[in-house]
Amino acid sequence: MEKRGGTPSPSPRSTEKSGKDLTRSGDANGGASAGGNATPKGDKEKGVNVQVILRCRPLSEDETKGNTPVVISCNERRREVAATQVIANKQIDRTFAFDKVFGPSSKQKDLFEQSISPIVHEVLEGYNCTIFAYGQTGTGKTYTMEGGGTRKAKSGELPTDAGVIPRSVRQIFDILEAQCAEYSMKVTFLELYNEEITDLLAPDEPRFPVLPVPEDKNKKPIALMEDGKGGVFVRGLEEEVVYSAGEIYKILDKGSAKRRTAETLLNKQSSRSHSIFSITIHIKELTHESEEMIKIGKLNLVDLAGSENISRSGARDGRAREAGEINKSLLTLGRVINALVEHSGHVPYRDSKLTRLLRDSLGGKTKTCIIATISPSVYCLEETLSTLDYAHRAKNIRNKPEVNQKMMKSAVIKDLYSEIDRLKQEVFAAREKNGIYIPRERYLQEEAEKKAMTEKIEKLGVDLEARDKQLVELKELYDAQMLLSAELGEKLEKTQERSGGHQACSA
Ligand SMILES: Nc1ncnc2c1ncn2[C@@H]1O[C@H](COP(=O)(O)OP(=O)(O)OP(=O)(O)O)[C@@H](O)[C@H]1O
Repeated sequence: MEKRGGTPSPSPRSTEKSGKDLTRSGDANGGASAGGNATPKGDKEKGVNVQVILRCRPLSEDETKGNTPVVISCNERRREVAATQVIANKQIDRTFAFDKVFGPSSKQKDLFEQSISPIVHEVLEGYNCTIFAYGQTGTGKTYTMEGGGTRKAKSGELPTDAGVIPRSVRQIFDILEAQCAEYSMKVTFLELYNEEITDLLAPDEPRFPVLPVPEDKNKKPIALMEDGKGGVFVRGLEEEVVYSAGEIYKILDKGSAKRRTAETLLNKQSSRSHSIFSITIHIKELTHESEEMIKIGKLNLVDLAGSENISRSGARDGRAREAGEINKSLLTLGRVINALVEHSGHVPYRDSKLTRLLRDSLGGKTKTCIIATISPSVYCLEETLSTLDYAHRAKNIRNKPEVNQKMMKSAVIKDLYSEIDRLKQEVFAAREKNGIYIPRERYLQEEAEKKAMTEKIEKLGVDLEARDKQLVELKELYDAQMLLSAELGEKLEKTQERSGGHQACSA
């Protein structure tokens, strides 16, 4: 939703510097790496920066009719965005540089081909890649990720306004088909709303005509679990095996419709939900010794909720807590970015489910691209400056992308056989009723207890981390005090010696 009326009060950041302020720090990739974090070999150890793309949408019809003043100018060639503010009758321009800048007249096709297509290639090389859209509500995150209108391909062609997701899907299939590759693909689609994860691909619960179930009640929250290897997994998340781009579009439509239904029901709050659509691809490869290996790549496509809460409160001031209540995830994302950029020892990934889910994409082994979206309108200037600051800071995050380890086909088959065995046993137990059975009520109660326990353990983990940090600080303080006291001791000794000498002399 656009914020309207009145000239916005100047943002505190905008008064920090006046005149032309070219913010270009931390461009460690040497500026544009439109190739999605191209990794020079020697840089592998140092890591690569998160790629940040800036997109400014055009004025809407209403804004144009209402002669809304434009305060943003984009220089795509120089990869710069300038925001103009008038403070005390003085014009102040703030200029920000990004890896790529797409102005109001940019086309979906151009954004994809110049910035996203190279990332898709890296997924097919066996990397995990994440693309996420961040920005104020109504600035074009969904338009950029999904596209306007229908995303359905007509006569094999994508509509001109198809966004990053359908274009990526199409490109993945085009490449695999051109290579005559043997592959398998599965997708997951989840929504994160108010710290609860729901599966957008879960089959609907059967409804009874006498007892209609409200739409959102159909969405059962699912648990986020630690995988014991420093990662997380969403327990019971539906994985759909797909064989064509068309199938993925259908799944996307189905999932997005569920998301939208919730939005209709929950109205304003729903714009604060995040969605993650993931595609995992297994590709068969032959080694020189003709051994069959499986290469695995994963693409995460994230549509974040509107960022207006975080920008209004700022991650550090007193209102942060209040905004945290509303949207813990976005607030923590801001803190994680700050901690990574400032290299603070403790990165608060565990403080929200979004950052736990995106942990590997922020400072991990994944290649990450953030698309920051802004509006050109004067009425959004405050939020726009906040997005520009936020996105610019994120440019300094370094990830250490690693190609996923290839698996021998025989090992994959062995894994699949043991999975089939396990499922067979479950089916057999269910059919023969010789497994362990507990009443549904008790099962639900135990699940709830388990969830509470997991959360308690997680909280204890966080407390422990904080205590460890405190301990380190105390130890440092203790060491410093010891050093000081040793120095003072030495000084005292010398003084005593000197005064002893004097006494001897005077005696
Ligand atoms: N680059 C663009 N070109 C043309 N129209 C755009 C562009 N970006 C956004 N729009 C239009 O602006 C409106 C708002 O965009 P969109 O719904 O994608 O915003 P959003 O950031 O996803 O908002 P929310 O946070 O509420 O989900 C839509 O009507 C969309 O079609």
